[in-house]
Formats: sequence, C-alpha cells, structure tokens
Amino acid sequence: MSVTRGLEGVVATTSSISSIIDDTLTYVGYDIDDLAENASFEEVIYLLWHRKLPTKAQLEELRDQLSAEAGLPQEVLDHFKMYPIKSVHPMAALRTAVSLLGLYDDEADEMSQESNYMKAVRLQAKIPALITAFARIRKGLEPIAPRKDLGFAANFLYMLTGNEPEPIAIEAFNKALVLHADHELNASTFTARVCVATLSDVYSGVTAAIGALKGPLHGGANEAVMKMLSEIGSPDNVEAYVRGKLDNKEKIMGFGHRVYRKGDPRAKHLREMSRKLTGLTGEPHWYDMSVKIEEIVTSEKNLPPNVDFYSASVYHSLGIDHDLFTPIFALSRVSGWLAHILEQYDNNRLIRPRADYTGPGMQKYIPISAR
Ligand SMILES: CC(=O)SCCNC(=O)CCNC(=O)[C@H](O)C(C)(C)COP(=O)(O)OP(=O)(O)OC[C@H]1O[C@@H](n2cnc3c(N)ncnc32)[C@H](O)[C@@H]1OP(=O)(O)O
Ligand SMILES: O=C([O-])CC(=O)C(=O)O
Repeated sequence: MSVTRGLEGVVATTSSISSIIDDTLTYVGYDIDDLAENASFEEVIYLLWHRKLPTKAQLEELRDQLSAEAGLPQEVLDHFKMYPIKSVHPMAALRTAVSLLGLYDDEADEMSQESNYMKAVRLQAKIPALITAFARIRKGLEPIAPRKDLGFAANFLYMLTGNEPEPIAIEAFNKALVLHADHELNASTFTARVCVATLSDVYSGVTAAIGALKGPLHGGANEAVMKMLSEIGSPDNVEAYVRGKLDNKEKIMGFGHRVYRKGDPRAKHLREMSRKLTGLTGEPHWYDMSVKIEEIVTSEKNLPPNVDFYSASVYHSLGIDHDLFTPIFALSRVSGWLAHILEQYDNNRLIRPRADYTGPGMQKYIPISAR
C-alpha cells in the first residue's frame, strides 16, 4: 500500500460548493474577491445551500427563518453556568453546547431533506446566540436577543456588546464572515462529511467539525496569531522574534497552506481591513507588526500569509476577546459545513479509507502470569 501523508493532493469527493483552482477560490463559481466586495453573509449562506444567489424574496425568507430560530433553550443557557466558566475555552464551550442543542431538537434524528435543511437553519441561527451568550455569561452579563432590524453581521456584534455597531465595523465583520464561509475539503469540513457519511445526524457532524477547527494548525491559528503579536509587542521586536522562531524550526502561525502555493486570496482583503481598522482605533502597531512579519516569513521561507493571519488584528480592532476568534471562524464556516453535510446526505457513501499496518506481525497471546 502506498500512503499519502495527511492525504495531501488526494481527491476524496466531488462537490459543487466551492473550488480552489490555481490559487483562485470560488463559491459556486463566484470569485471570492467579487463576493467579499459585494455580498452579504446571508446571501452567501443561501448561495452555499442552494447553489444560486437568492432573489430579494428568497433572501428575506432566509433572514426571517434565521431570526425566528435564533432563540436558545433555557437548558442550554443554564448549562453554561455549570461550566468552569472562567477557564473553559469558548471553542470547547461551543463544541459542547452544539452537541447539547441536539438533545433539545425533536427532529435531531429525522433524516428527510426538509428536516435536515431546517436543522441547518437552526444551527446557523443559534451558533451566534451561543457564542455571544457564553461570552456575556462568563463576564456576569445577561445574554442579549438578536434584533429583527439588524443583519447577521451587525446582530452578532450587537449581541456581543449590547451596542449597535458602527457601519465600518459591520462592513468589516460581514466581509470576514463571507471570506471564511467555505473552503473546499479543509480538515473541519472533511470531518463533518466523514461523520455524517455514517448517516449520523447534523448536530453530530457540526460538533465533530468544531472539534477539528479548534486546533492551531487549522482555525485555532487566528487566536495563536494574536498571542504572537501580543508577545512581540512592537514592530522593533519583530525581526529578533521571527528569526528566533525560524532558527528553532518553529512555525509562524498564520503562514503556509496545504493547497495555496502563491498565496491565499482571502488574506489581501483582511490585510486591507487590518490597515484601515488599526488606523481608526489608533493602534497601527498591530498592522505594522503584521506587515513586518509577513516580509520576513515570505522572504525567508517563501510562505505567504493565510486567512488566519490578518483576521487576528481585524477582530482585535473590533474589540473582540482573543479567545472568541476561532468561535467566530466557526460561526461563518458552519454555513459551509452545513452545505457539505446536506450534499453528503444527497449522494452518500460511507467514507472509510485504509491504513498501512506498521505494527508487529502475528503474535501468540501470553497469559498475564507469564508476562
Ligand atoms: C484556515 C486554515 O486552516 S489556514 C492554516 C492555519 N494554520 C496555520 O497558520 C498554522 C501554521 N501553518 C502550518 O502549520 C502549515 O503551513 C499548514 C498546517 C497550514 C499546512 O501545512 P502542510 O501542508 O502540512 O505543510 P507542513 O506542515 O508539512 O510544512 C512543510 C514545510 O514548510 C514549513 N512550514 C509550513 N508552515 C510553516 C509556518 N507557518 N512557519 C514556518 N514554517 C512552516 C514546515 O516546517 C515544513 O518545513 P520542512 O519541510 O523544512 O520540514
Ligand atoms: O483549506 C484548508 O486547508 C484550510 C483553510 O484555509 C480553511 O479551512 O479556510
């Protein structure tokens, strides 16, 4: 048997949701640059789930459904209060809470297309409520219900802080959500598909995907980037810090990618947002440090930044706690996970590769008294 480590380059499914060809990312054939500049996140959700952009009426219907499904069972809110709330990571809380949500959905195991679609709507609507409720409860604050007059991006920031966000914050956050929504067969999406290919339920698929996204080689890198920027502290310290890490053969978080070679097309949008927002908050050093890191890593290792690198300083500039960065990635990416889960159910086959066994040959059982 020949083994492809990390399944690099292995084509494991067909999909009509998103594609990466020659470093160009498209959702259903729409270039990510076009969508980032023009689309609302709700339009992108519709696009990923229906493979077409919505009409005004279809978009309104989706917005109404999301708004109607945003409430959380009281049991889930009470559960947060049982967690070691000061120390638990919000990604672990989200993973557990999504699994718990499944217990309060009477249709969790119902497998019809309509029922699975409505579970997708429910999860997309409730995940922002879960993240913001957790973020508030751990600070001793009450959760805030979403407002009907605000869009998805604005509502998240509103539910987090209780304040109506500035237009520039809404624009930046919407763009970040659009950019993170789907990404072909990345690790968390593959995890979701493997899980539901056993004909397990939607909640199990999303719970598994959150677990995969949490790791620092995947979605967890955005929080790790902010930790690195905070440790560096000032542009003057970048050179010594980065060269020290590279000399020690340590990875610089937010750089490199399994698929992109020339660069991640999402990074330039986040870079520009980082420049703008850090200027507006009077903290340009976050951007200046990031640019200096990029210069060194690109010239020394020929590794361009990925989507996680500049998203860190963008979210920081929006006043978001650093450990919420990866849950925010999940809040966007769940739209893609759900599209892939529905696609997997529509044309399912169990996903079960093989392993090349490297352990000992046949052995005879030795009784414990003789070992
Ligand atoms: C949304 C996302 O998931 S985007 C990715 C987010 N993750 C990160 O930013 C974490 C940092 N980056 C990485 O760990 C990697 O680039 C990955 C995991 C994203 C992709 O990695 P892979 O395709 O598996 O490449 P792999 O880890 O095997 O690295 C190949 C070589 O490049 C080096 N390399 C890769 N990324 C980095 C990095 N960020 N910093 C320094 N060196 C790196 C490796 O050390 C390795 O060098 P070697 O051949 O001399 O041993
Ligand atoms: O595709 C990948 O391997 C990781 C990534 O960039 C993403 O999930 O957005």
